[in-house]
Amino acid sequence: ASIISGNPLDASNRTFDYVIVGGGLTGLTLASRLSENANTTVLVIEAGGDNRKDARVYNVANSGQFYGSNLDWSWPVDYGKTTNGGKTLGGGSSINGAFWTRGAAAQYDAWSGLLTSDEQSLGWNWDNLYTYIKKAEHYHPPTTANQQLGADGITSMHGVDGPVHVSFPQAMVDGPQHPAFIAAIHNLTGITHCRDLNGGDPNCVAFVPSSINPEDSFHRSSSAMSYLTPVETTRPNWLTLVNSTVSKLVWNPDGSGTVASVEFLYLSNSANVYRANVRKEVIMAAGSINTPAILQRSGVGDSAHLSSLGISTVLDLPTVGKNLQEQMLVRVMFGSKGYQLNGRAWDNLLAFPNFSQLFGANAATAATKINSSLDTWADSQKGNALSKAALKTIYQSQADIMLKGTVPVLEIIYSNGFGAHSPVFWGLLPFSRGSVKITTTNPFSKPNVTNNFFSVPFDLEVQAQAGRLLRKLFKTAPLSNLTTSEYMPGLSSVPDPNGDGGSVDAWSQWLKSSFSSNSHALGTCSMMRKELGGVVDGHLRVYGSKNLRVTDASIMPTQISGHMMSTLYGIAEKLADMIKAGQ
Ligand SMILES: Cc1cc2nc3c(=O)[nH]c(=O)nc-3n(C[C@H](O)[C@H](O)[C@H](O)COP(=O)(O)OP(=O)(O)OC[C@H]3O[C@@H](n4cnc5c(N)ncnc54)[C@H](O)[C@@H]3O)c2cc1C
Repeated sequence: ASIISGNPLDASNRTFDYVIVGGGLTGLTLASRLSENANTTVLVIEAGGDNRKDARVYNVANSGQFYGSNLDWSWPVDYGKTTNGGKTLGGGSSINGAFWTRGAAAQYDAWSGLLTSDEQSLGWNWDNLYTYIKKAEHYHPPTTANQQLGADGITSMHGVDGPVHVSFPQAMVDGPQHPAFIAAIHNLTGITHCRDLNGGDPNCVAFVPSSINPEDSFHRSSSAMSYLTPVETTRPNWLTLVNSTVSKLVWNPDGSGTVASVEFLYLSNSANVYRANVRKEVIMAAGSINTPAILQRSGVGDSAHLSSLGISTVLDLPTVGKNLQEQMLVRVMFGSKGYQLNGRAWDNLLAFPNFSQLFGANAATAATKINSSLDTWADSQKGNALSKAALKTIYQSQADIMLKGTVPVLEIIYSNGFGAHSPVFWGLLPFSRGSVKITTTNPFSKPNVTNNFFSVPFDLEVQAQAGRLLRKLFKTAPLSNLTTSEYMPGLSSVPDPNGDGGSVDAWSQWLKSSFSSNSHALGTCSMMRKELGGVVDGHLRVYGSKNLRVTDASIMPTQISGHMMSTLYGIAEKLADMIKAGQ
């Protein structure tokens, strides 16, 4: 029998050792590892359905089709934008762009520095987390055909016997544009072309693999396909309930900070309320937007906010939902000439310039600006942090990373979409901080999500600088030989009278109306010491609770210079080992 059920009565009034809220990327990873012990019972409650074989999910090339559909949470955010998220088994891993990268080693090491000195030995650093990232991964090196089209890889940078398949597409896009992009960005910024950027130093330009499975006709390897499907009929101790929305956690009335049961509703029917009981622990895995919302509905958050909604405070943690960090995605377009597009897949060519490569001759001035502005920025963003002082400490750690090493501050994805050169890019490390706040106790109403895009104006300056860089890039040989004119933004929108790429002001004006939310939200239940505004400790346990942890992207205290998926698999793998070891 399958361990996936659409019947709420299968879980109602039953008791499980572990109840995991959300069957997305981290939730299914953790459930799969915990249920390896046949004596441990695990319940996963997932709001979305089981769409593993839906073509919008299964075929990565179709992934754009999920936008705005029943598979998309589609949270409205500030500036009239939308943050997307997978509402389906596998969560984001079932609908995302499948780019497989990780951040820079220094960024993970900095997470340890945000914990108490006692917790620094818990291994929230690159060396330790990298072993868990690799544990999740089943890497397939590029084929000869992939290599002929520019793909490369260093197998020792990857895991080779984990559940998540990682490989290059079977039919990569062909043509001279890729080598021309690599050569031109090197000529312009000095960034090097590396064989593989998955080893902790992503400051280069390279082809990156995808979470697709060559043993399954190159279909998507989501957390559902990799951690659940293979054991679906052999783990009677693991129940995954789909189409069921967790409304709140129910606390043991003894005041000990112990969750007794998890309350959920079936489909969109709020008439019947079900409860599943918890023997050991509840682990939140509903993602960066919904985990803080569920915690707030459960009395965990800022007591003033909770009492305004008539919710009694169980754990007064004012930063639940704060510290939200989201990036701005922007596309530019340039006409192409001199090549025919061949191949059926997508471009996997990424560049990760560092601070001096982005700012060029202006780097020293920009660095001075950062160092002299942290105090002002912390003051302006303190409403979305514990305090100005706490945020300034976090900013200092972020600024050190940006300015002292070679950590990338920008991501560019080369693309051939729309019959043109159509790269997208985003500043990786925003200083702006946003928040997630429920506005009602109704579990079906979406929380108020405010990213506060470019409320620290420097975030917009980074984007503007990137726009200027891209404009110059397509005028740099050899890419210039394959480029006609600029379609977007175009010189009428962003003039370039001096031939230096245009002014930061002109770019900023255009960017404000042209960006999208990058759907890389994190930080809303950050893993930090409590004095910095942490919501969970180094064991990912919610401060003040006995048996409540968080494993999803909300615990990441800062952005990383890479896509989030492989890091999140590593986080869930690490937590599984901590729980199994009784930590
Ligand atoms: C459009 C898009 C493109 C992306 N592209 C990439 C990429 O190319 N590479 C990469 O590495 N990363 C990418 N990401 C990021 C990555 O997919 C996410 O960061 C990751 O999935 C987050 O994992 P998570 O476990 O925190 O949450 P999720 O994977 O989002 O899982 C949360 C789960 O909880 C469920 N849930 C939420 N609320 C409730 C509730 N009340 N009751 C029950 N269940 C609930 C959700 O339905 C979902 O299944 C992308 C993300 C998006 C949205």
